[in-house]
Amino acid sequence: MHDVAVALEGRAYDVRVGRGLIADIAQHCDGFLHKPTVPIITDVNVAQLYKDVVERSLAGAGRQARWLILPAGEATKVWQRLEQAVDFLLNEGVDRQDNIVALGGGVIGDLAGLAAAMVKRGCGFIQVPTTLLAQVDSSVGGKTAINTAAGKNLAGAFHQPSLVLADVAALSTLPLRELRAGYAEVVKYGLIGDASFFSWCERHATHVLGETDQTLSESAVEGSIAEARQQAIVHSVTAKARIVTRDERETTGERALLNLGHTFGHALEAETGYSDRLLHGEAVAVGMVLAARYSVRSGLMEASDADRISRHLSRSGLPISLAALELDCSGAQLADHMTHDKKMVGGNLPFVLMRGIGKAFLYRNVALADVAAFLDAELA
Ligand SMILES: NC(=O)c1ccc[n+]([C@@H]2O[C@H](COP(=O)([O-])OP(=O)(O)OC[C@H]3O[C@@H](n4cnc5c(N)ncnc54)[C@H](O)[C@@H]3O)[C@@H](O)[C@H]2O)c1
Ligand SMILES: O=C(O)C(=O)C[C@@H](O)[C@H](O)[C@H](O)COP(=O)(O)O
Ligand SMILES: [Zn+2]
Repeated sequence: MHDVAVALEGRAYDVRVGRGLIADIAQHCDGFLHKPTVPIITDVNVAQLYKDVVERSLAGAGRQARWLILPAGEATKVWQRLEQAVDFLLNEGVDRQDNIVALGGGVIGDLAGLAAAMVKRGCGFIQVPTTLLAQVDSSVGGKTAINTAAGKNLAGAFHQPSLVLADVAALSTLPLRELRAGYAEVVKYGLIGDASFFSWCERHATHVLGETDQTLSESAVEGSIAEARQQAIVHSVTAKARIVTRDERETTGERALLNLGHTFGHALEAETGYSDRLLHGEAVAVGMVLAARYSVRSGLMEASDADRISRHLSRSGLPISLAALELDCSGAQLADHMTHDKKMVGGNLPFVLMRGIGKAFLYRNVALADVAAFLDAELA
């Protein structure tokens, strides 16, 4: 078990990373729960796998779980589901000092976190992330949001959790496609500011993704997978906690680096209708390759670095090109989605670009017309 501290003044919390945390959820949440009933928001897939084990643990501590079980997937991050979540929490009699539980991936964490920010102007919440993406990224840092007709994550709030419980054992039930999507956000930490972590990723991706080495015994394989996952999560969360502590509300530009690949990625998610056609992590993978290629085109980065990034993401089973997405749109249409990006200031949209692997920075001299022309070439 490993605890990473998010040292925000007055709102500090721990991210606990370990195995079996869900089975012992009552014990880990002790001190955060004040009532006999515990409101939990989750999705259907997660409920099917973990509802019983959570109920058993809470019952052992004399508590009763109260469930809101939502449909799975990005389509759940919408106004109607947010309203449902807020009404559920109000009907459960949640007070400001209570902590509700978000059990699931980033969709549930973002939605339940926003509902918690709104209920009586803010109750507490505990993030219990069950996907790799949520364990390495979305459960930490307090960004909560839903998507709106205008775009991705456009209605939201900064609302920090009281505690994060990342149970590495939960990843054993996660489909490979979802593991790969989450892995894109792991690689992101290397690309932002840590070239040696990117090299670690190149060496350990197969274990993080659970791809087995036929020469090892079953228990040795399981051990190395669990160890690599734990290391990837602890490293990612530590990197994110450091950034969030210094720039919680994305005002200095440092936190914006966590948006590497997201300006392109969010446009791709909008264009594909927030559907299973393209998962968030997959959109980020393509987006990071586009950011790398645009950095090369702008004379900022060596082409060999961009090739290395594409090669690693592709070997990890992630999409790396617009061609693979078979979109029916122009570069200008993709650039149009970007005009809703939250980084936009006074008509200028800064982009997270790279001077090399581990050397991301915020580039403020980008003309969207040039981005559209670049994307037209990438789409061809
Ligand atoms: N707030 C942030 O800082 C932040 C950061 C990154 C991403 N996000 C958001 O996170 C969302 C993506 O999150 P995600 O990739 O976790 O997707 P998700 O929440 O849709 O989960 C992916 C799928 O895995 C299933 N699942 C979850 N846990 C499982 C388990 N242990 N075993 C089997 N199946 C399981 C879910 O039911 C779902 O079908 C996006 O909306 C993205 O915008 C937010
Ligand atoms: O925590 C952050 O800051 C991030 O940018 C993490 C991203 O991985 C995440 O997808 C985030 O939700 C994107 O933020 P947004 O502000 O562009 O919606
Ligand atoms: Zn993301």
